[in-house]
Amino acid sequence: MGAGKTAVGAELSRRLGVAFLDSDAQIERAANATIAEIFARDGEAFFRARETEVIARLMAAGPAVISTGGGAFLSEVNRATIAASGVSVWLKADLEILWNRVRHKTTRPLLRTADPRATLAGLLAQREPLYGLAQVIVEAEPDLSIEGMALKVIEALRARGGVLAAEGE
Ligand SMILES: Nc1ncnc2c1ncn2[C@@H]1O[C@H](COP(=O)(O)OP(=O)(O)O)[C@@H](O)[C@H]1O
Ligand SMILES: O=C(O)C1=C[C@@H](OP(=O)(O)O)[C@@H](O)[C@H](O)C1
Ligand SMILES: [Mg+2]
Repeated sequence: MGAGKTAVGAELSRRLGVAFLDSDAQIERAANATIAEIFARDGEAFFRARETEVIARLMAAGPAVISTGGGAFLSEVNRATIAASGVSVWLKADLEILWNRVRHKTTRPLLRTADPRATLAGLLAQREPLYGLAQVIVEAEPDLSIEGMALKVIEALRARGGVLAAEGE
């Protein structure tokens, strides 16, 4: 949460000239409710089930940059779906960066706790080993803009070969 998946993903899709799809936005649209409302009304398990369905649908949709929510990659099913037809990218950011980006927002239900910074720290520690299974890792930097991050992702994908090879640049 706060790594920039949605913002950098949108910028990346513009630069690559492919569609941008955000799993949270798709879930919200289908439910006609916000993520916070879905968590409150239907619970996290319901949200995770929708997330898995949406990711499967988006991964089958053709060339695109797809941003997921921060919990999606914890699911082995989702990781397998993503690996089957895509390249996974972890936007790796430290707690300081993440916290500064999410601290003033109320849109993330998992951080509506008495001590959201500690909650975020706990989630990060728990999740990092699984995020490390991503095929490409791109590190955020405190003063690196959204555009700068998108360029860093492109560089990392190019260095790896494959997905951008057909781009002709
Ligand atoms: N590299 C960056 N530099 C400055 N602000 C950023 C950067 N990446 C993301 N942000 C901002 O941080 C907030 C969280 O980003 P977001 O894309 O929603 O993260 P995620 O989807 O990973 O939770 C947004 O307000 C976004 O505009
Ligand atoms: O980390 C998580 O479990 C979540 C991250 C959120 O997305 P972002 O990572 O885009 O904030 C959203 O899917 C939901 O609030 C749960
Ligand atoms: Mg997001």
